Amino acid sequence: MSIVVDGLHKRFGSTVALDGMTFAVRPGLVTGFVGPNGAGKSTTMRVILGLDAADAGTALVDDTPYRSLRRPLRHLGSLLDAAALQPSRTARNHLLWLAHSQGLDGTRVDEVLALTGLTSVARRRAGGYSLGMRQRLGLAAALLGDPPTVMLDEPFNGMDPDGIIWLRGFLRSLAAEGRAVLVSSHLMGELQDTAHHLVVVGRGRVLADGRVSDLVAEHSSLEQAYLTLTRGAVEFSTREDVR
Ligand SMILES: Nc1ncnc2c1ncn2[C@@H]1O[C@H](COP(=O)(O)OP(=O)(O)OP(=O)(O)O)[C@@H](O)[C@H]1O
Repeated sequence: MSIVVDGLHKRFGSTVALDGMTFAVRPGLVTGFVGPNGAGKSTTMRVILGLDAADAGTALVDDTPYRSLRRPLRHLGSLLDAAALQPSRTARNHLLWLAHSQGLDGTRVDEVLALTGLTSVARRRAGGYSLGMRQRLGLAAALLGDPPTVMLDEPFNGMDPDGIIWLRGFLRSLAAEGRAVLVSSHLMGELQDTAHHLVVVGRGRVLADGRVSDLVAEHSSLEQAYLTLTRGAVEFSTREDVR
């Protein structure tokens, strides 16, 4: 397994962010990671990357805690926050800087720029990029180490319809190459067409972990599956079923 999360617990003061989060991400599949606002998706990803420490439980990447990996970007590429870049650097220089700081070969920079459709704008300052372009740049950074596993937090955000169609195909192609792809999203329509597998979470724990085709067959659509499975796990809602 590429990523194995086992019994994660995490509190922020009196807020329980993770309450026994447990799942695994498999190679060759796009795994959607979905749940209401505050369900614990970003916290889980931060714990996997060692950016937050869990109070209990383990998160392993290729059987190892991420922070103990000697060349982490060769194991797991991640995109957590598309805004996290130095605005005065060009996209190409941003990637070159990242590659060098991580001990990676800079020759891959032009490759990932091409893969993410950024070649023609690679010499523009990243500070002038739209959110959709920043998402592509974050994706390029995630792929720098040619990792077998990719983890993306809401990569569809800010993408225009062309970008969404492109990203759907791109995530599928990464999985077809044998990579494990974990992608969080609130866009069920996108995931129905993109993900093979779905981990549905609420209030810091897994509510369902199964194949998208099974969930769709059982609930008529992924959106319906999501609404049914997360009933009762939403903190703020105008939905009638959670009153
Ligand atoms: N640094 C922090 N300090 C305090 N509380 C936090 C912190 N990070 C997360 N939380 C809380 O932990 C819970 C889980 O948040 P998290 O961001 O992981 O959820 P999420 O599923 O990613 O939500 P969203 O879909 O809105 O991005 C929420 O109640 C959130 O307010």
